[in-house]
Amino acid sequence: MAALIAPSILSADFANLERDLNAISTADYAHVDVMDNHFVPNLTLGLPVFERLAQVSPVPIDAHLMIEDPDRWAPAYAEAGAASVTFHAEAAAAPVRLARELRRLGARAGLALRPATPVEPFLDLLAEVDMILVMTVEPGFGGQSFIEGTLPKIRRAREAVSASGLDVWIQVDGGVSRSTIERAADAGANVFVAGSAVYGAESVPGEIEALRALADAAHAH
Ligand SMILES: O=C(CO)[C@H](O)[C@H](O)COP(=O)(O)O
Repeated sequence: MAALIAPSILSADFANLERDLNAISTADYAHVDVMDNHFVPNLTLGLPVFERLAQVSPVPIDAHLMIEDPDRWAPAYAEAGAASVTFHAEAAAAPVRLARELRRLGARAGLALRPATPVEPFLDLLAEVDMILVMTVEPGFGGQSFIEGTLPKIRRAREAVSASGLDVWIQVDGGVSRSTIERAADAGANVFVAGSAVYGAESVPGEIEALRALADAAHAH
C-alpha cells in the first residue's frame, strides 16, 4: 500500500494559489477545502475559483466539501474537474445516490466523517465509495492538533476494507505531520492530507517526500 500525500491548500497563500499549487507538483493530489460557513464556521472558496484551480493544478484535485446540502452541490465539483470529491456523511441526505452520481461523472467518491461520527453505520456501504475520510481534527481550520482518539476508528475502517476485499482508500486530515503520520499509517490510513506541515516547511518538496517516506516505512512494518 503506497502512501499518497495530498497537501491542503488551506495553508497556501490565497493571493498566490497557482504558485502554491505548482509548489506541490511532487504530491499525489492537491487537497482543496471548500467551506461554506454553515457546515463549518469558516468560508474558503466556491465553484468559480475551484474551476480555475482544476485548470492550472499540476496534480489531480481532491475536493473536500465541508458544506451543507452536498447532494445539490457536489456533482458540480466533479464536473469542474475534481479527480475525487469527498462530502460529509453528516450533511448528505442520500449519500449512496450522491456517491453513485459522482462516480457516474468520472470522479472518485469520498465519504467524510467528523471525529465524533462512527464509521460502523457506513461499513455495509463500502462498495459504494472509493474513499473514507476520517477527520483527525474538527473540520474548519488548519493548524489544529491531531486527535489521537480517532486512531481506533481508522483501524476499524481499515479492517473492514481488508475484510471486504475492496480497494477503498482511507484518508486522514487534520494535524498530520512528521510526528503523527506514522501512527495514522500504522492504523491503516493510506492518503494523508497535510496543510500547515507542508506549506509551513522550509522545503515544501522536501516535506512531501519526508511525509511519504515515514508513511511508507510505517506500512512496511
Ligand atoms: O480540512 C481541513 C481542516 O478542516 C484541512 O485540510 C486542513 O487544512 C488541515 O490542516 P492541517 O494539516 O494544518 O491540520
